[in-house]
Amino acid sequence: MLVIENCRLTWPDFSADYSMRVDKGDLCAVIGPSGGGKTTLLHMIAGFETPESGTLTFEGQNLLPLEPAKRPVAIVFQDHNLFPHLTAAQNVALGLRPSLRLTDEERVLIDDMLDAVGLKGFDTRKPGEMSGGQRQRVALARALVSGRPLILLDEPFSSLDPGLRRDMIQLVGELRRKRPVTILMTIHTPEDVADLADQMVFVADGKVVASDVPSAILGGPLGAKIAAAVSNT
Ligand SMILES: Nc1ncnc2c1ncn2[C@@H]1O[C@H](COP(=O)(O)OP(=O)(O)OP(=O)(O)O)[C@@H](O)[C@H]1O
Repeated sequence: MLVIENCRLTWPDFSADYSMRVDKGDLCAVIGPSGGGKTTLLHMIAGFETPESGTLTFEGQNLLPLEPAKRPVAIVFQDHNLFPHLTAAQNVALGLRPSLRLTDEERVLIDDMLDAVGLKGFDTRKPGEMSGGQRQRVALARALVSGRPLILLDEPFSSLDPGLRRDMIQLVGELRRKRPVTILMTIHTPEDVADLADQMVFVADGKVVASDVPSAILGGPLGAKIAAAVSNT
């Protein structure tokens, strides 16, 4: 379980105080108005931002003393952070072995992962030779191949057209059935994940305002506020 308790961050124009829980193996959608603190929450879990107080544990392990590379966390950004001079297979391999010196077994694992994200035969392509959706598949494969149990997806598919975005979200659902991981995903279109997510949290003004199953969040008293927030993003 991911447990965040009163993690505070203070900047001149923004302050946050996060408390939430996500069960092991669950997919948690993080929604809320622009500037409400969704990305900051993910950055804090990944270790890019350090709270001045509070506790942050995953499976009982205190993450706060750990630098980002030592955390059991893989993050996929909206701009996917692929290296343009490396092939799809090499970009995925970075998630497993930053030196890119791979064993035969690791090569097979990377091939299997490219296959799993629907990129069989794309292994020698470079990011510039792939579509936006294909690049996001590479980034997703890199996060999954890392074997890290907590995956953070920061608006990973928002630049894709609605049909492709829904395909990618379905793909996340399929992949997590194959390999159990806990996922937090920020998203501006909550309806796309309503059927897939186990949990939905609404983040506004630096706080987790509500946390429940998606149907309760979207159909509950916050529904109108959420619709307004989401339509403004
Ligand atoms: N390192 C930082 N220093 C100062 N302020 C920051 C820093 N990081 C984030 N902020 C501020 O924190 C607030 C929340 O930003 P954040 O990116 O978390 O919002 P968000 O909910 O992800 O928004 P969006 O949906 O538009 O991506 C913003 O006002 C932002 O300017």
